Amino acid sequence: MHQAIQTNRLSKSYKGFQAVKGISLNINKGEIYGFIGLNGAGKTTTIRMLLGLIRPTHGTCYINEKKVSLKNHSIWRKVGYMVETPYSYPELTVKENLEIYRRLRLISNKNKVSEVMNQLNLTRYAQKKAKDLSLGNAQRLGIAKAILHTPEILILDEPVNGLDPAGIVEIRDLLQDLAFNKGVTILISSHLLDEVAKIATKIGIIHEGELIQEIESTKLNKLLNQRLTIDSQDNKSAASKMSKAGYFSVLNKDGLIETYNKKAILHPDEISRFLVYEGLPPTRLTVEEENLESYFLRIIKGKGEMLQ
Ligand SMILES: Nc1ncnc2c1ncn2[C@@H]1O[C@H](COP(=O)(O)OP(=O)(O)OP(=O)(O)O)[C@@H](O)[C@H]1O
Repeated sequence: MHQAIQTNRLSKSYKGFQAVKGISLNINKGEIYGFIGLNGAGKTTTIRMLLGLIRPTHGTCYINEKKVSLKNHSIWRKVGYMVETPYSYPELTVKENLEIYRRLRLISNKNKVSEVMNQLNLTRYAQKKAKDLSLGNAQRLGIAKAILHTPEILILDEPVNGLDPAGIVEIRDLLQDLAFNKGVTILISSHLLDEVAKIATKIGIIHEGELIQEIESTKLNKLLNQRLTIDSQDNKSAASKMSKAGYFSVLNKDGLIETYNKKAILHPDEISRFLVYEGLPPTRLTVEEENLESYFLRIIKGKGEMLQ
């Protein structure tokens, strides 16, 4: 399988502080790789090393199986990227900014700027100065610059930052179109876990500089637990009674009873009868699928063992 992006035991230390600890990524051509982690987990540092913007303390990176180094600058012709809040010339308009990029990237097709503005719903802001754009539109301009030269590999650090829900859907559709119809390989970092779960073909969880888990999106459902959530007149007493009866339960952050007990999930009717018998009839019982966000929190806090 052709590896579009690879990192080999990549590490970065800042004055003794290890921001990235031996990360090895293998991203196949055409894959959408979701790189997720909390603030400060090491996502941007990894991406910067991958792009040759900072030098790793240890380890190597490969783009299209070629080593990232000062000598190998031809590899960047096939790569589009956006890292953190993108910089644009503030006094120039959206169209002028893209026009400069078109020339820098030696793109001969003069229609490319309007094509890309169209793709990113920027046409109506074509004459607006970059400094007057909203954060979401500045982000759109950053993505427009990243895809202007029709790259084979797209590396986007937090691309949906500042976008409203409709904007997030637009970018999701655009990225899926690029990956599935045009074979573009995409690495996207984000702290919006459920957004990443919707588009990624593979997910990498980074925590405190370490890649702690990689999941194929087709296998994600098998890992997500179901839980039974219950509301009653007195959740504290009800949770305690349930736990004593063998259905280990806790109160969640909304004060509702939550249990991952398999028997309770399969037979909520039994739980209902039990609580009625105990004089604490439930007012609501819901079986819910865990989302990527709660899975992620469970993994990083080791909460999983606690709730088995
Ligand atoms: N130049 C630097 N000097 C010292 N420490 C740094 C430097 N750059 C990053 N760090 C530290 O390295 C760690 C990883 O930072 P990084 O920006 O890669 O995280 P991140 O996962 O991208 O977080 P965020 O989602 O907040 O952007 C953080 O603790 C950060 O403070």
